Parts: sequence; C-alpha cells; structure tokens
Amino acid sequence: MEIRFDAFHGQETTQQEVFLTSVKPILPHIFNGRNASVFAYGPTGAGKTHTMLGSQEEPGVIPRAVREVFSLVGAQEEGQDGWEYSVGMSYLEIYNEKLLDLFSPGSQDLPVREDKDRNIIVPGLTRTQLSSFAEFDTLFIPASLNRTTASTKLNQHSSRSHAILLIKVVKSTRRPPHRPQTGKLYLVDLAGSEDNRLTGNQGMRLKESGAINLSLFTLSKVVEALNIARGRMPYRDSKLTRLLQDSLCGSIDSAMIINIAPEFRYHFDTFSALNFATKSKQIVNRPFVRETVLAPTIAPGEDPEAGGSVEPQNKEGKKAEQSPSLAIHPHG
Ligand SMILES: Nc1ncnc2c1ncn2[C@@H]1O[C@H](COP(=O)(O)OP(=O)(O)OP(=O)(O)O)[C@@H](O)[C@H]1O
Repeated sequence: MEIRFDAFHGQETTQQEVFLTSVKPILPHIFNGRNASVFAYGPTGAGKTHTMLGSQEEPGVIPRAVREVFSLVGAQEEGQDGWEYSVGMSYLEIYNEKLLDLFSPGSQDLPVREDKDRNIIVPGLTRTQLSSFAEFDTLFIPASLNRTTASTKLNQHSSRSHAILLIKVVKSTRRPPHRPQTGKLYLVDLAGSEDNRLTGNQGMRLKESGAINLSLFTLSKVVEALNIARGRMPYRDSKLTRLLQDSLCGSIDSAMIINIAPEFRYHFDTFSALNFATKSKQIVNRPFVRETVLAPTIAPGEDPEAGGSVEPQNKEGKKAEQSPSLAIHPHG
C-alpha cells in the first residue's frame, strides 16, 4: 500500500516543528471567515494528547495555535485594516456519547443542533470571550483537568473521551454595516482506538472503549462517504461526527496528524490509522467564506448560540479545491 503524506515527524522532531509545519499555515484562513481544524488521530498511547496539549516546558499544538491566533489579531489590528476582531472559546468532551462542557464540570449532556443555515451549534455550551493568550492559558489549563482520563494497560493517563477546543474569530468592520465574518478553528484530541485484546479492558473501561471505537468507526465511514461524494452521509450516527459535520464537509482547511507507535504489537493499529489517513487525504474540499450579511442584534461578546438573533448567511467563495494536509507523528 502506498501512503502519501505532507510531513513526517520522527522521534527527534520538536513540538515547535510539528506546529510550524503542519498547523501554522492553515491558521490565517479563519481570519477570512473560513473554518479550519486540526485533528490528532491514532491508537491509544501513541501520543495524541502529547501532540495537542504538550507540557509546560514543551507546549503542544493547542497553546501554540491560540498564541498564533492572538499574534495574527495583533498584526491585523496594528495594520489598521478597518476591521476589528473578537476571539471566543468553548471546550468540550464527548464521553460515552455524551457531550459535556469542560468549563462547567458536572454539566448535563448537551444537544447538537443545526441552524437554518446548516451551521452546527451547541445550545448551552459555555463560550468565553478572550482578550489575550495569557487569559486563555489561565482558563484552559484547569478546564483540561476536567477531561475524563483513566489508567489502562497501555496508557497510565489514557483519555477516555474526545476533547474539542473551539476557537471562534469574529471579524467585523469598525463602521456600520459591520458585516461580521466568523471563522471557527476546531482543535481536536481524539480518544485513541483500542484493541481490547491488548488493553484487556473490562467493565467501565470496556464500555468507554466501545463508545470510542464506534465513534471513530463512524468518523471513518463519513470520510469514506465524503470520498465517493454520494450516498448517505452518516454524520448523525455519532455525536463526534454530528458536532464536526460543518467541519468535515466542504468548508474547511484541515490538518490531520496521525500518531503511530512503531512497536510490532501495534502493527494492526498502525496499519488502520495509516489507512484512515490515506482516505482522509483523498477528500477534496471547497472551502467557503462564512459572512454574516445581516447586522447582529446581540451585544459584542454575546454568544449567538445561546439564543441571540444573528442571521448568518453563507456565501460561496471562489477558493480553489484543496485536500486536508496530513502529517505522521510516531510516538518517540
Ligand atoms: N513524542 C513524544 N515524546 C515524549 N513522550 C511522548 C511522546 N508521545 C507520547 N509520549 C508520552 O507517552 C505517553 C502516552 O501519550 P499520550 O497520553 O499523549 O497518548 P494518547 O495517544 O493521547 O493516548 P490515549 O488515546 O490513550 O489518550 C505519555 O506519557 C506521553 O507523555
């Protein structure tokens, strides 16, 4: 099987190199009213959380991406281009098919809805306005600790859920009619696929594993359906694909980072992760600009998903076709 990818990150690759090569190039798109997403995909214990979160000393993709978003905002505002920007964030996990707000521990399963313009929304999800990277850092780190983790045979701190950070950049003209454009950036640390012959999971761990494997299976079915571009799109078969629906179909600039573990016992997982990657790479998307044509009737910083009356209307853009960028990152 021939596997093509855009970048290979080996054992010596630094977090900075992963970010610069595979993530930074797609970030400017969200300033033009487009969506972007970065996924870490791969078997349990292969290093997805390490790649996305990193550590205090070696921050991963998420903190680096948010820092870059603020640096782009600063550069645009300095350039006095006549636009102003607001940055908001939401953070959630999908655990056992329940969508939980990581900024509101103990919250109930939240619904996923589609508005009349086919944007995916989560009513009731906390959205926090951010004024700086420092503010993000202060809020994000404690919320990350709310994610469900547990020890398994293959990973002492295994994530039992998919964690999804959503950064929304709204750009509007300083003077009326404002014409706000929203760009969404999804930073997704998927739970790892689990071969329960290796994990020996039982009880609750086995139930979690079933939910994880089922939603990853649905993700691969969506990818397959997008590839052949016909037939039923099984977005509704899992919370993960339903939530990411407007980021898996043709409006998105994506980077898929595949974490693989080179040990022989993982060879089946490695093969299937690379197979998934190959299919993802074949998807051709047609990104479009999300421009809100009517002036919003909500206050700046207020969350339209929480019941405001913004009426977004998508406008087809003229962007050329492009496929997601793919990077392979083996666990060192
Ligand atoms: N490139 C790397 N360099 C150093 N340590 C790493 C690297 N990749 C992973 N690790 C370490 O390996 C362990 C497992 O990694 P991590 O928790 O990121 O895996 P995961 O793919 O997110 O697993 P799960 O799907 O079970 O949550 C952690 O202790 C992590 O710090």
